[in-house]
Amino acid sequence: MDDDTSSGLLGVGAIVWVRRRNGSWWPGKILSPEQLPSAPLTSPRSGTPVKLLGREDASVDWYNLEKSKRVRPFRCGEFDDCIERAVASLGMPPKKREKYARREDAILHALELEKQMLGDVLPLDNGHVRRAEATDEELLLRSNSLHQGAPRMRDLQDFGLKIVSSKRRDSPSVKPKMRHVGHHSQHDEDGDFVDSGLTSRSKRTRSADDTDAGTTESDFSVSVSDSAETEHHDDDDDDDDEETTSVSDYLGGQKGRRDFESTSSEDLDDSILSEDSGRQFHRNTGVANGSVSKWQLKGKRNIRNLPKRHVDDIERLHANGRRFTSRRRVPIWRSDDYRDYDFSYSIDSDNGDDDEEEEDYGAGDDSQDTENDACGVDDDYAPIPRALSRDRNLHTGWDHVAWEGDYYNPMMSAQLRLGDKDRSMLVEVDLKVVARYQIDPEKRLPIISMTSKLNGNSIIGHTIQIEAIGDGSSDNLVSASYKANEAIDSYALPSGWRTARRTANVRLRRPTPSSIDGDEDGRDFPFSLQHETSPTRVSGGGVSGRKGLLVRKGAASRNHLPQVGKSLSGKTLKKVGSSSSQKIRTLSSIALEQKQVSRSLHDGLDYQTDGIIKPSSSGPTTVACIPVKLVYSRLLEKINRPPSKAVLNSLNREWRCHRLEVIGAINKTKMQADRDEGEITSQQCVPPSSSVLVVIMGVAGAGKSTIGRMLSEVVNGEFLDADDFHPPSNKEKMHNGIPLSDEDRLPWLQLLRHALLERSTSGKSVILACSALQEQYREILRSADPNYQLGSFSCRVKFVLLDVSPDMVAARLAARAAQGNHFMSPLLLQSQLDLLRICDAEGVFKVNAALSPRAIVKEIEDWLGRIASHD
Ligand SMILES: Nc1ncnc2c1ncn2[C@@H]1O[C@H](COP(=O)(O)OP(=O)(O)O)[C@@H](O)[C@H]1O
Ligand SMILES: O=C(O)[C@H](O)[C@@H](O)[C@H](O)[C@H](O)COP(=O)(O)O
Repeated sequence: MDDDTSSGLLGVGAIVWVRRRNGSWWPGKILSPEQLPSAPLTSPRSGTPVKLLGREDASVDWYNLEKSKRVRPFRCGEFDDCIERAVASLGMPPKKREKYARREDAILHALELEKQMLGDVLPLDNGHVRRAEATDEELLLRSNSLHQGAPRMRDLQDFGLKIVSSKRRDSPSVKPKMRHVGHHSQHDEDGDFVDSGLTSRSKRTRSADDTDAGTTESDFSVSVSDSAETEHHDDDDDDDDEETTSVSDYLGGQKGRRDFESTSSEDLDDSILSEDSGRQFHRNTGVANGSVSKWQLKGKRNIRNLPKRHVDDIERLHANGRRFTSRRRVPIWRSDDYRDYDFSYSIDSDNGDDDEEEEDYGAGDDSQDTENDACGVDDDYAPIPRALSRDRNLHTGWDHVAWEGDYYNPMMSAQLRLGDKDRSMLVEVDLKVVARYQIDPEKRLPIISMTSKLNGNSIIGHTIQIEAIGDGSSDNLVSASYKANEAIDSYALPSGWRTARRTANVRLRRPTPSSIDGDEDGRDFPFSLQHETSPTRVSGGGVSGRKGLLVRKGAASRNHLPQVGKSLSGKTLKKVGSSSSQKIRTLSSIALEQKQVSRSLHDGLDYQTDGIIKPSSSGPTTVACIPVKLVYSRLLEKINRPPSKAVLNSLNREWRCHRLEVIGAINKTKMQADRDEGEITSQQCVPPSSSVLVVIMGVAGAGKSTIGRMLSEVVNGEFLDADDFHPPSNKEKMHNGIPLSDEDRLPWLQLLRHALLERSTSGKSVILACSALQEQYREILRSADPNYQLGSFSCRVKFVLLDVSPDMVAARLAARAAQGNHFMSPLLLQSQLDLLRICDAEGVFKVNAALSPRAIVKEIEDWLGRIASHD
């Protein structure tokens, strides 16, 4: 066994290199069993768990540290080149960097963890470190204190592990050339969690010895090259003690996810290829013209996995001295610059003259290995699109990923770049809405709590912008074809090494193989861009809400060989078939779909749009992709609450449409009214110039009735209180704290409009107290002026806003409610405040409603005088 191991340098918390079953080496961190989730394992694990780095939700493999030749200290000299290269890659141009980003990120992650450890350890001359003089407990405390504020590793906490701190902290940047800084064994150096069961190295290895890890399987293939890479793989493979098992579902997931991942490692195993000394192996069996990879011929485990190997995963296949490289990764999610990205398959001459990087990583030009196989980036998972961004501008790379502090915000509306197009995407989420009232009597306001099933987070409490998108405005659906309840907790995982990471930090689970039609499908990415040259087998298990965008992967890609020179237009966005057993209801069911499909047909991507996934009457619905605005509007409708201001702001487009509808309605009713009025002509209804038509507007409790009444006396006009025009049903609704809907308001507003119109002929001034919170409501009232041109705001009907602070109005409403002489529930204040919107162009006169009634009336009077003189 390695000296480093026996000397205790490979204890809990140590950063190590581990060799995966495919022969690749990958940075990892030794965990204690206590740091693992407590969910029951479906198969016994033994040895020491090592969490692979590079992703917070990366897999955990198990190694027998005592015997293993597969575990090396991170700083053991053998991997210096790799480390240097990773550090150097920070300065590389994005495209170059991207190539091997996965493992480099893992290395950089390791470096960051290592750096964090430096505060607790003393360097030794030999390049390793020893712990400072301190007990484990002291070290732990120190570590805790050092890492106060470190991003929480949510997944661990979710599994009941203690979390050091929930406070966020910026990850330190990686310093290049940080060499020969060894490891200490006891720290939870990344601050993820407290190692409540810190044990000495000897304890750990003892337990490793006590058990046999022979039933485990390795997860992924990482083509890595180091000196160690030359180690004979077969030997290791025969060492059952060193077989590894993926429990990524534990660390990356939520409680109760075990079932889902029970076959994960099998799949993962299937999806990998060994790499001996950087040589490439055929990844696939299905269309490889009978070629059988070396991997397949090795030992029972490989044979065992043969039937599960992908047929469509032809990443590299050697045929007649040619290597076909299928760039199967999902370029739209990964490329830093999609304009430059080569989506094509390529046929590269494979004369063994791989360039250095190919040798090093064993991945050749196909970065898929390094990207997808590495460190938990398995075929099970698809990365989250890095193009997810906060706004609709072009964004490329991680800089623009929607981070909320250390948290990735999956709800950010997204756009990604494909070709020269800005393309938005939808992220599939499940939303729950709960309407409730806060207990606080002062603020008994209705709130909506939306919970994302992606990560279980409540949207309230997170500053999540929700950008409404128009129907059909999303070109790509980022859908996890995983069970909805297999939430991708990693969406919200903190970034432990943000300074370094360049690759997606999350991965989407693919469906459990048992739940899909054809096990090979289950090993694919949920989506990938592939050629589609032959009809795709229709999934028997799923239904896509967007068949034009999402096509079942599997037979589609295995039935045809890679082609040369295909451009993006030859690709089809695919999705692993639907596996969800949970029916996700599509709210729109989806009129949107057709638009989407047709748009896809014309957007230059040539998405395959027909016949790929057909709804199955028997199969479960698996894709629910609904514009957030639609979700909101439906849900708000359900609970009879108008959207919040924030939502409204984000729904401008929708409201503009709505306004047009309302205006349409106004026009209709206006014409009707004109007909009804008969004798009332525009000439007739022009009142004497001294008369005014004034609407005192504002939220409930602003003082409209009080001021309106007083003003009407001052101007010798008639006072109308809009409250008196409500039908009983409206009053009852409001009394019960339920805001009116526009359907409720429209006839009420029409009635008011008619009342104004009627009285405008009398030559008498009319003062109307009416909330009139929205422009479209006011437009209805303005249309009482027969000469009014909608949208011109040049009208005889004038508006005065009683501008009042929420606190003040809340107090007034409370006082009014205490008197018990008003139907309006104070609970509606928030919705009133949310609704109130005034456009400057409207020329609404705003008065400070905190003034005394008399002062307010005076101000209004003066203003009326001013505008009268202008007129
Ligand atoms: N300028 C003001 N200063 C102090 N109290 C006011 C003022 N305006 C109105 N109020 C009081 O606030 C409460 C709400 O006024 P009200 O006229 O009924 O508002 P609204 O008609 O806008 O709902 C009433 O109790 C009223 O006496
Ligand atoms: O005096 C008030 O408290 C308000 O004027 C209230 O009674 C009004 O009738 C509603 O606010 C109308 O509904 P909307 O304001 O929701 O349109």
